[in-house]
Amino acid sequence: MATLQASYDPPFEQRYSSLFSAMTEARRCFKSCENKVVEQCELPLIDLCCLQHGTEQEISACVAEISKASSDWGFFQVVNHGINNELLQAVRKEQKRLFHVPFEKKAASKVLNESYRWGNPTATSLDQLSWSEAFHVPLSKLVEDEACSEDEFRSLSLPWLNEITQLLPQSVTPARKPKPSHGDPSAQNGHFDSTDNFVISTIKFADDREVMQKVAGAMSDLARILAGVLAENLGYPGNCFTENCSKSTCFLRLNRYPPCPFLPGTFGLMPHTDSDFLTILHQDHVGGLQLMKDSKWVAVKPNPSALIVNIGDLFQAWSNDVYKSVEHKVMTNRMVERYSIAYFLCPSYESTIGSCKEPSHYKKFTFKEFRNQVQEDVKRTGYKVGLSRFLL
Ligand SMILES: O=C(O)CCC(=O)C(=O)O
Ligand SMILES: [Fe+2]
Repeated sequence: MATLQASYDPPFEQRYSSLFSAMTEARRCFKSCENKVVEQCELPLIDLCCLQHGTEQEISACVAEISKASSDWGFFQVVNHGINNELLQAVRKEQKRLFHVPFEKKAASKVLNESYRWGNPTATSLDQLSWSEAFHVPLSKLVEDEACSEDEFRSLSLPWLNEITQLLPQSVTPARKPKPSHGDPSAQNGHFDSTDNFVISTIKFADDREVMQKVAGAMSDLARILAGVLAENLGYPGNCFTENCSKSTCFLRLNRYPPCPFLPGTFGLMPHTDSDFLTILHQDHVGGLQLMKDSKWVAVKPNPSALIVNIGDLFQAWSNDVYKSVEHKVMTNRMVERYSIAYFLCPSYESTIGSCKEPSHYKKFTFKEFRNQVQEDVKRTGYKVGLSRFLL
């Protein structure tokens, strides 16, 4: 359990004191009550074992469950997903170690400023504040070096990947490109010290990186398999868009939600939809994730043996609204810190997203256009508008 000391790192109260003092007592009560009335739900729970070992009939039933949950909820949980529990625990341990580096050190590192975030520097009200810190690590930063060779990365794939790809088109299996050497300029966010630790400024990242590489490799494979299943369900080859997914845009985000003892109802992560194809999430036992279901916020009951999967904006656009990118948020806890790890499956910036069916509900757009539009809206209004910007 976190001590109250942890709530002062990062220094949210200091940095956002004007937002907290502008909060009226009435709004404070409203926020706190609103948070109390949220119902808990069990997300659809899907056993992926059937995809691997099932009969043809069982595989079809599993595909139908995945597709139905993606349409009705935009969220589901998977068990028997093939990602080793020890690996997930190991990455959690390294994640905690990384976040427990003192704030000054995390924030002062020029290089880490690119991957380390906290709060929301442009928030003009408490509704725009996310009481959390995160490392946002592009896949390319984890795999583009000699520490993870071609063969090593391949061996990180889910053990059953080969079997399932017999059921899906071959190209669902992610293509692994040869890694550039240490001298590659794309490794500019760090360097190797004399003991071959990858150093990001003054923070050693070697242990973290090894388990993160593994978890990112496994989550990437799982994301591609699920995206393949969902594409095939709509009559398209399983690799029809994942072949454009790129190491430089896919990323792993490590989230820490410090306790927030003095204002119940504060967002750990403000309401949003994910700007990707699909997200794989591993959360701890604390809880706090809520999502919109039938126009109401519902709280997701944590299930330690399951991974959460959610549909992102790009999949909704590609599927012409068959699959739903659903708004979600994280609420802080008064006493306890919370951790999660999310993997985001994204295409290259140049990829065009068009609907798989006519008449299309959306204009065609590139991922770059989508990202730029989101950033522009957030900068101008404080909020993401998202897909509705591209409606025809
Ligand atoms: O931490 C969580 O449960 C959700 C994280 C999330 O929604 C995100 O990183 O986009
Ligand atoms: Fe999200």
